[in-house]
Amino acid sequence: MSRKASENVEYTLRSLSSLMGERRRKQPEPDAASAAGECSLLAAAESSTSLQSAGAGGGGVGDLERAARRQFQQDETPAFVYVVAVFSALGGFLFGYDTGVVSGAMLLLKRQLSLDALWQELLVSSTVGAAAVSALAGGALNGVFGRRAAILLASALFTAGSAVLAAANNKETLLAGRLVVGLGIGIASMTVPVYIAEVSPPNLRGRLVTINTLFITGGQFFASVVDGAFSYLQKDGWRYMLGLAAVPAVIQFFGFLFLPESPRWLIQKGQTQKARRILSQMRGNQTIDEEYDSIKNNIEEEEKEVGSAGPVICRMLSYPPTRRALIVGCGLQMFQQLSGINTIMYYSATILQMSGVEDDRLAIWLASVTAFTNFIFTLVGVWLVEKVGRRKLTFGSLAGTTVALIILALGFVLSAQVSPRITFKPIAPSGQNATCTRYRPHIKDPSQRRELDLIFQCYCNECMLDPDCGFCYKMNKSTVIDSSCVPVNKASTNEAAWGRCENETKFKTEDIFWAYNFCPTPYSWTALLGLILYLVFFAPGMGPMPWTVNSEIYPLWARSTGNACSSGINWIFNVLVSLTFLHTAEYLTYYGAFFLYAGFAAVGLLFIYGCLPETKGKKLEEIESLFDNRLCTCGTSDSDEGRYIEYIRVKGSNYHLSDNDASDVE
Ligand SMILES: O[C@H]1[C@H](O)[C@@H](O)[C@H](O)[C@@H](O)[C@H]1O
Repeated sequence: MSRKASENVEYTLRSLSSLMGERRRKQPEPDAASAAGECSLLAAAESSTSLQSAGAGGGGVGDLERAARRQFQQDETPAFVYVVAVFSALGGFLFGYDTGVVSGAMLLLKRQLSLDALWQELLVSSTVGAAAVSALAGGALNGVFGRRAAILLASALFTAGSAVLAAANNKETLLAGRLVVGLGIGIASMTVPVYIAEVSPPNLRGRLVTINTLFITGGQFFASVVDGAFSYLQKDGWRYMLGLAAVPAVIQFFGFLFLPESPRWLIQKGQTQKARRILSQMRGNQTIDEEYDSIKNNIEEEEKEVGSAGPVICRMLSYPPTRRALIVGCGLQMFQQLSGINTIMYYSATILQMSGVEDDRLAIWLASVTAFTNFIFTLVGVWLVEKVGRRKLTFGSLAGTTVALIILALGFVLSAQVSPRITFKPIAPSGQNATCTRYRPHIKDPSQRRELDLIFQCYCNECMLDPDCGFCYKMNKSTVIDSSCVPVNKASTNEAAWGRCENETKFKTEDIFWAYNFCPTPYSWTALLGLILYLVFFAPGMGPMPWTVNSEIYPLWARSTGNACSSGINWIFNVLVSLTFLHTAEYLTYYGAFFLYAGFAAVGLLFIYGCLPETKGKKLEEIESLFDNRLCTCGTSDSDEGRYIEYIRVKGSNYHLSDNDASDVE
């Protein structure tokens, strides 16, 4: 249906000349393209005769084309579009900030309010759980009240939640605040990409939507710096950490009182005059007739073809193109989370400690280096998305992520192999917990080993995986000696509950070392290398592309629901993966956990190779036709990517460039 709409498009001469310039570098292959049934045939038009003759007398074809292209691009992107995108992306910033800040706040909160493990888990995961619910419900909200209302609601929730958190005096109020913030995150996460995609011109859409993810990772980075800075303020530091989010939330709320509704949503609701006005505001001095007609035709045809009876999700599932789009969108979001990003983000301090960083505070600051890497490399994604396209970027990113996960896992394998032995079992003082000492010395006599060692382990890495225990040892040059596994001091993980390692201040004088959460190993650098490599590869592609692609692949009638479902899947898998990390590591060991994520990522690679079509540069109304064919045939039709052939109707008459001037078609 979108095919018909785009065939009827009228291009102005100015946009035509620009397209001519743009297509110069591409190699069209008309036969193969039509054989593959490619629907959007873009201009293969090359320097036309008229342009050549016009250029001959002046500065040449190149100059004329360049000027035309510059003019076209200037026309196409009025500053207003950027303002709208940045204000919307504040929602992404808050999403990143509120999910990131809690780890640092929790270090202070658990002491001040004496929170046990259950309450800590509740305060962290309640937000993500609430986000999952509100992302799913956000579809209906968006469809009925519009994108602007949804964004306003999200910023109001962010403001209210942050105020409650900053003023909280008990854990129940904290839980309420975290739930409210979570509701805001879920709505923002599904609405903002849709809104930005709908107001952007096609040539900038990928970049502008990706800016939202840049703001997410920027929010996470900013949160880690705030965590570091306020961690020195032992009393009430958490109030500032959690309350600061109110500032961008208020800015966004007031900004959006003055920003417009999405013109596409308005057209769908029949408010056509208003939609035209906003569209021309967004497109500067460009004519909007073509875009307006195309949106309108599209809506009408969609209604004819799919009907408007029944819940949207049922219509989406029974109409093959939207069903396929939904599988691709949800699959992308699922593989984003299954490749372990939030294990890396939420546990980076722990992972760094395991790689040998002993100091708590240093680990917090190093975690902000990790968040910074994520942020900077998302910027690379913003730059690459319109150059290499979504498909190649996502595939390349996930391939690199898989390799990084394998390196990370191998680092832990190496560390486990050289993991120091536990050489003696200390006797617990009476009344003290002695569970850790079941990790006891290796028993040489095989007959005894059969009885005892089958149940008890005897290496540092086993002791390290138990969250209640730490490793106490001495060093003889580079060899670990006199080592034991003892319970950790619950009040400060920097020392043991009893025994030689119970007093942090004596460590230096008595030449004793205490390792909580890590084992002394010469391979600790591999974990750090794997972590950085992971983010370098993940951040430009797998981080932003699931959001970007989801904002573009559904037709208007299914866009809110499609994004609600895929964002919901993102949050559900976020909770599943991040909440189970420590247990997965306990059962499978750390390298087992990272090999598992690498396995998921490898399956994700096959999925992307087979199923993700290229949407770069296409109008939102054209994208649906990419899902006309059977799912997972994209890999085979991928070679169509560089083909640009266009049947152009100029002022009402069909004009096929290659008919008139075949020599000009490259
Ligand atoms: O795209 C974002 C981004 O990659 C974040 O760093 C991550 O925490 C989110 O879960 C993800 O959805």
